[in-house]
Amino acid sequence: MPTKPCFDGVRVYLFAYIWAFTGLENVSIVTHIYIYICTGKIYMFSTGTHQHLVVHEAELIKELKLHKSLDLGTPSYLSKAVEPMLGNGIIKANGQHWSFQKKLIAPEFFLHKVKGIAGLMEECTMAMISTWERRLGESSRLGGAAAAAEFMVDQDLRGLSADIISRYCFGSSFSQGKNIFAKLANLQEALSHQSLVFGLPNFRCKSIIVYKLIDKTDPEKHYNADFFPRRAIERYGDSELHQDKRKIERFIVDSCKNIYFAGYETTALSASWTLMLLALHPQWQQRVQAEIIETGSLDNLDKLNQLKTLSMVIQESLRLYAPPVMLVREAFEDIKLGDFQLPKGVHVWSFIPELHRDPDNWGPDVGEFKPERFAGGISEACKYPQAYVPFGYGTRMCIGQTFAMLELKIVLSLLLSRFSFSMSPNYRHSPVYKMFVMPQYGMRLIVKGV
Ligand code: HEM
Repeated sequence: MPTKPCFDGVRVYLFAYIWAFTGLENVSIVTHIYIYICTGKIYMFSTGTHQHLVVHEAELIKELKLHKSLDLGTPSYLSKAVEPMLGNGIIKANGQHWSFQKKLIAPEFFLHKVKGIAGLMEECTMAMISTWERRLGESSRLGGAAAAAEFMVDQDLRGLSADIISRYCFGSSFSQGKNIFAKLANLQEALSHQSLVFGLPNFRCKSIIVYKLIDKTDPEKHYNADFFPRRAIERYGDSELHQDKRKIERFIVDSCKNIYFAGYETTALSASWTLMLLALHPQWQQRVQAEIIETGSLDNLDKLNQLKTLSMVIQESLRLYAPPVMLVREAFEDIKLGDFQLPKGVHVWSFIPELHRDPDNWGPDVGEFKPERFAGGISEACKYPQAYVPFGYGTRMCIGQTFAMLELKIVLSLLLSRFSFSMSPNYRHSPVYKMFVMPQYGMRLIVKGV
C-alpha cells in the first residue's frame, strides 16, 4: 500500500513511445533508427519518415496554446489508428471538417446547457449511493460490525459516468444509447489491449466487427427531439446540411462515439484517483467533508461553487493523475510559433505527467499531494501556468471541461457527504497507460458510512 502518491512515470513514457512507434505504418520496431537530440526541454526524435518534437518548454507550450490556425491538428497516423473507434468525428478530424463539427457540438457543452443537467447528475449519483448503502447494509448484517466494506470504486464510477453521459446524449432513448455505449466499451477494451500493436491483423478484424455492430444501429431510431446530435443539427440553420441525410447520419454516429470515448472514462478515472488521494490523506478528506457540511444542502450551482477545498483537491488530483497522457499535434504547413519555426510534417508531443511533475515549475514538493498550491487558482500554483494542461490546450482543448468539472463536483460532494474512504490492504498501486491512466488492479477502497 503506498504511503504517498507515486507515479510510474517511466512506464508511462515507455508505453507512450512504443505506442507512437508501432502506430507508424506497420514498420517493425527493430528497423527504426531513433535519433535523439536534446536541447533544454525540447527533444527531437525521428521514426522512419516522421520527425517528432517532444516539448516541455513552457514558452513553446504558451505559443502552441495561442496558435489558432487549422494548420495544426491531429496527426494523420493517429487518425488512422483510431478510425474504427472514432469514425471521422471531432477528435480525429482536421481542417474544415473539424471546425464544422466543433461549431455543432461545442455549444451543447457550454455552461448554460450543462447547468441544466446538474439534476440528472445528482439523480444518477443518488442511485449509485443507494446501491452502496444496500451493499454496506448487507455486509454489516453478515459481519455484525460497523457498515464498512471493500469496493472496487473505479468500476462503479465507470458505470455512473456511462449512465450520466448516455442520459445526456440520448435523452429519453437512453436505454438504447446504453446498448450502443456498451459496444463502444468493448471496442475501447479491444483497442487498449492491442495498443502496442495497432497494425496486427487480428486486432483489425475485431475492431471492424464491433464497428459494424455500432454502425448497424439506425440513427433515425434515436432521432428524438432530446437526442444530443439532433439538438446540435436543429440549432445549425444550414439548409444544405438538412438535406444531406448521409452526412447527418455520419455526424450522429461519429458524435456518439466521440463524446462517449472522450467523456465517460476520463471523468470516472479522475473521480477514482481523487478518492484514492483523499483516502491516503485523511486530513484533506476531513477538510472537504467539513466544507460540505458547512455549505449545507447542495441544491444549486452557487453552493457547489462555494466548495473551494474540493475544487483545489480536484485540481491537484488532475495534476498528479490526469487521465490523458499525451497531447499530439501535426504541423500541416510551416508554422511560426513565436521565436520557433515548426516545419511542415513535424509532430509535436507533450507528455502531461512530465509537464505536471516538473520541479522547476512546481517546486521541490512536486511529487506530493498538496492541494493548497491551488489556493490562489492555477495562475498562482506554479511559475508557468500554461504548463498545467489536464484538459489540453489551444483550439483542440477539451470541449467537455465544464461538464466534467460539474460532474466531478456533484459526484464527489455527494459521496463524501455520505461515506468516508480509506485504502484497502488489497489495493496495489500500479497506474498503467491503456488509452488513459488507470489503476491496473482496480481502485480497491474501504468505504464506510458516515
Ligand atoms: C476529467 C475529465 C476529462 C479530461 C481530463 C479531459 C481531457 C481532455 C484532453 C486532454 C483533450 C485533448 C485536448 C488537446 O489535444 O489539446 C480532450 C479533448 C476532448 N474532450 Fe475531454 N476530458 C474530460 C472530459 C470530457 C467530457 C466529459 C467530454 C464530453 C462530454 C469531453 C469531450 C472532449 C472532446 C469532444 C474532445 C476533442 C476536442 C477537439 O479535438 O476539438 N471530455 N479532453
